[in-house]
Amino acid sequence: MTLSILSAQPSAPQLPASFPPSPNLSLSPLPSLTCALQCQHFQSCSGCTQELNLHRPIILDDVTDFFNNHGVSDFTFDSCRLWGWRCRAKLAVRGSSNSPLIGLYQENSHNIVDIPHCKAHHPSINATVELLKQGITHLKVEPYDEDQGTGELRYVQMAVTLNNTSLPASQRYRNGKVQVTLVWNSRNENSPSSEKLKALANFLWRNGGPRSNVHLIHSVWANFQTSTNNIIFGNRWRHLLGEIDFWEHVGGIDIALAPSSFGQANTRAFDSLLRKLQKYVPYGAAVADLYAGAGVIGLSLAATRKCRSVKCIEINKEARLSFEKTVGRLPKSIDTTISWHHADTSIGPLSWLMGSDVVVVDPPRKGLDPSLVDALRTLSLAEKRAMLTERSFSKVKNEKRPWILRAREASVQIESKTSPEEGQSLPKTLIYISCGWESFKEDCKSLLSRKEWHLDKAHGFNFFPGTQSIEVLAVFKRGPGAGLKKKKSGKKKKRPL
Ligand SMILES: C[S@@+](CC[C@H](N)C(=O)[O-])C[C@H]1O[C@@H](n2cnc3c(N)ncnc32)[C@H](O)[C@@H]1O
Repeated sequence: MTLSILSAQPSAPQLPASFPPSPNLSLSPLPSLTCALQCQHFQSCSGCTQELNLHRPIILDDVTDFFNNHGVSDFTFDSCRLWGWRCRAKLAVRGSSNSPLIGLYQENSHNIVDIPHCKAHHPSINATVELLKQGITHLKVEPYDEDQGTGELRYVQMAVTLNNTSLPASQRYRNGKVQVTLVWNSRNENSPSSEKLKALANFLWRNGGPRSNVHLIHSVWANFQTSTNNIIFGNRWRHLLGEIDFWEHVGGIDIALAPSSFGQANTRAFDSLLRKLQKYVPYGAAVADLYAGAGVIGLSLAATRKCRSVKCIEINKEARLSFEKTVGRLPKSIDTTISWHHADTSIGPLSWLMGSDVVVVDPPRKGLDPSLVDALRTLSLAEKRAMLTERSFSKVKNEKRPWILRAREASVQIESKTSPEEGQSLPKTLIYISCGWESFKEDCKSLLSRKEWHLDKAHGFNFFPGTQSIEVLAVFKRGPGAGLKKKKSGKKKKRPL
């Protein structure tokens, strides 16, 4: 059978949301082509590397074996939505104004592959890319030329919100609206080419905004970037048109996401992960959310697990505003002490763990910072030291360490009305969310090596169908774990005579 036979199918079939229940992941003998990508850009575009069996990423065998070998025999995998899952995309704009290219780099090159029919993108992203190309040509906008450093439009970020509560839930996905960020090759909005930027934004709004025939666009933003390195965004962001606030609904709460703060690409899969994660957090727990972005995980836990306290640590200061807006929409009944700190988790990590029962880490692909791994591996030592000196944990009030003081100054704090002040405990549960499988394995081995932690549960989520990545949710508990505790000698006790 060839792929062309499949392309005769009217639409790609959907799988049940979660299968199989593991451990050997072989219960569902679906024909592999049923779950084929069927994308005309496959092979020329670097975005996807797996064409068949999208429901079962190749990496899954390794993941299942790894968890089996580390005592988790009930690993589960949620195959999630297989096509149109990407609700957030950053695309390069190259070529010429008459023939713009909007897409990803070819593997190991700086050539851009145009991907107008990408099967991973939410359909509203592809439609907006098409509209943007028309605008570029119509207004003679010059795409960026990397070699010369010339041109006007460098990149575009598109984020889709599925959160239109005026529609029935079944229609929300299809009616997703796009927050467009145009990355403009100038220092700020006062540069000579800014008139063209405004004209392009107006073009998008006129033809894709709420008064157009097809309402696609939620809002238009500009980011200004002139550097010659590969960093996509500059530091200057400007809202141009449409609603300033971009809301999504995940993990039981409304979340605000500014274009400058981190957002998960696969909204629906992220929602499934959050709902699973919530089950591992006891009601009333004190939670530290490290690598928190706009605090989505922590705030979702505050709302659904009635946490005593939630402390979010994030290095990107731009995420603060989104955090504050999300807090503003939390149900008024929530009685949690909530804080967000603009800080680097790798500096003095123990201070962020202190006072929490559960720590959630969601690092970038490269994994945890070594200093945090060290702090987590040696928590018992820290506890013993604190008991001996009775000093280090009481530093909280008389804090002198400059990085902590700086982070406190840049923090947002909402006090609970009834919860007691931060305690001195250290976490007994560690929940690790990973998008980088190789780095996760390394971190996991380090965490287990001193028997300070053992692996309790693990789940996989198909966050990136068609690629070699999956998202992992792993739950660690303090102590060596039942399977690894000292074995009894095997000698039978003598019965009393
Ligand atoms: C994978 S994202 C997760 C964000 C958030 N948990 C979410 O789901 O929306 C990783 C986040 O870690 C932040 N980050 C990276 N290095 C950090 C560090 N050393 N300290 C604190 N945050 C860091 C990034 O800015 C980014 O927001």
